[in-house]
This record gives sequence, C-alpha cells and structure tokens, in this order.
Amino acid sequence: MAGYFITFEGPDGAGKTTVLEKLVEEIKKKVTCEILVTREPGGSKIAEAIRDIILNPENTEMDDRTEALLYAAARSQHMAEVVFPALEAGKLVFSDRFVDSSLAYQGMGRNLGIEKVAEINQFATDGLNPNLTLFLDIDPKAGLARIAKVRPDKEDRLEKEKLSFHQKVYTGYQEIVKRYPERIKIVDASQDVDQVVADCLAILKQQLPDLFEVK
Ligand SMILES: Nc1ncnc2c1ncn2[C@@H]1O[C@H](COP(=O)(O)OP(=O)(O)OP(=O)(O)O)[C@@H](O)[C@H]1O
Ligand SMILES: Cc1cn([C@H]2C[C@H](O)[C@@H](COP(=O)(O)O)O2)c(=O)[nH]c1=O
Repeated sequence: MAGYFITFEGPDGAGKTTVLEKLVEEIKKKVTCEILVTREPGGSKIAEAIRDIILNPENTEMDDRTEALLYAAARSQHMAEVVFPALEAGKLVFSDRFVDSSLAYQGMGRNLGIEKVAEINQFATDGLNPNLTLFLDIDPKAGLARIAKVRPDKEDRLEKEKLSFHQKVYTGYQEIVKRYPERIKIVDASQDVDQVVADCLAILKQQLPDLFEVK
C-alpha cells in the first residue's frame, strides 16, 4: 500500500494520546505526506458506537469472547472506512492502539490466548500489519496513577479492572515485543513528555527515513 501505518501501544496512562499529539505537531511540516491521526477502538461513527458499548462501566456482564469480538468488529469497520482509504491515498496514518492491544488485553489479560485473538484479528484487518509500532513502556501501576490523578472516579470498564489484570496485560505486551522486534520499538514512557516525544521522533527518523526526505 502507498502510505505508512504507524501504531502507538502501551498500558493505560502510558501517554500515547499526549505524545502522539505533540509528535504530529512536531513533524507535520517535515514529512513528505499528509498525516491522519486516528484511534482504536473508534475512529469512525460505527466503531465509536462499539467503543461506547465496550468501555461502558455498566456492562459488567460482558463475556470475554464478546469483548474480543467487539474490539475486532470496531477494528474491521475502522479499517474499511478510515485506514485502508487513507493508506491507499498515500497518507501517513497514526493509530492510537491497534491489534497488539487486543493480543495483550484480550489474549493475555483475559486469558483467551494470543494466537486465538490474532486469528480473529487477521480476519478483521485482512492481514494488514503496521510499518512501525512504538511501545510506550511504563509500569501499569504508574500509568493507572496518572489517569487517577486527572480523572478520578471516571475510569472506563477496562481501567476499572484489578491491578493484576493490568499486570497480565503488561506481560502480554512484553511477549509481543519479543515476537516482533523488527516492527515494535520500545520507548521509555516514564520520562518527561518532551523526552518521550524526542525518542519517538528519533526512532521514526531511523526506521522510516523516506518519510523525511526533502519534498
Ligand atoms: N511522560 C509523562 N509524564 C507525566 N505525565 C504524563 C506523561 N505522558 C502523559 N502524561 C499524563 O498522563 C495522563 C494520561 O495520558 P494519556 O491520556 O496521553 O495516556 P494514554 O496512554 O493515551 O492513556 P489511555 O491508554 O488510557 O488512553 C494525562 O493526564 C497526561 O497528561
Ligand atoms: C484497541 C484495544 C483497546 N483495549 C483497551 C485498552 C484501553 O483500556 C481501552 C481503550 O481506551 P483508550 O483510552 O483509548 O486507551 O480499551 C483493548 O482491551 N483491546 C483493544 O484491542
């Protein structure tokens, strides 16, 4: 496909949204193509509606397989409406979370198995893999503490899970990072935001130099 697909991953509160926003501000005049920022679950009307169902703290009875399928369904719609058309148009697409989140949260966190969850997502994405994934690495307890500080009593259904769930998710991420060392690069997200952004930019320049060629 003509464009580039870059994903941001990490535990809740790692700083993905904050860093992505600053990084895009920094590079938008320096890259050779148009930038699109999107997120999962969500990014389109239908996918955002599915997001609301998944993350609603009242939906405590949600079955783990249903949860995995809903994430995959939201992703499939997001791919069809947003990601594939943008990549075909040659854009640089940044997504705040993608399949690796499902592997870590549903595959490992919910004990559904990384392979099983990868299978349903292979179908949902038609096998598309990101060109590059930045894993914002932070201890899950520290990430959750950041969220609790800014929006106490406003956690979503996943954030409300026990710390042991989030620790399992983190173990899942470590496994995935080991499996795909070429694609996934680790960034120390416990640092000051500006340093995290600088590290992300350095990785981008090193891994995808074509993006920064003079227009
Ligand atoms: N490097 C950092 N140091 C200190 N605080 C940070 C840092 N990065 C982000 N934060 C703060 O942590 C909180 C969570 O950040 P943010 O929403 O960007 O994380 P996230 O990874 O997108 O979380 P989620 O996965 O829940 O969407 C925000 O209040 C943000 O200002
Ligand atoms: C894509 C995806 C996400 N999750 C989890 C991770 C977070 O707890 C929420 C999404 O909220 P955010 O504020 O946008 O980070 O959903 C997941 O469990 N599986 C997935 O595939």
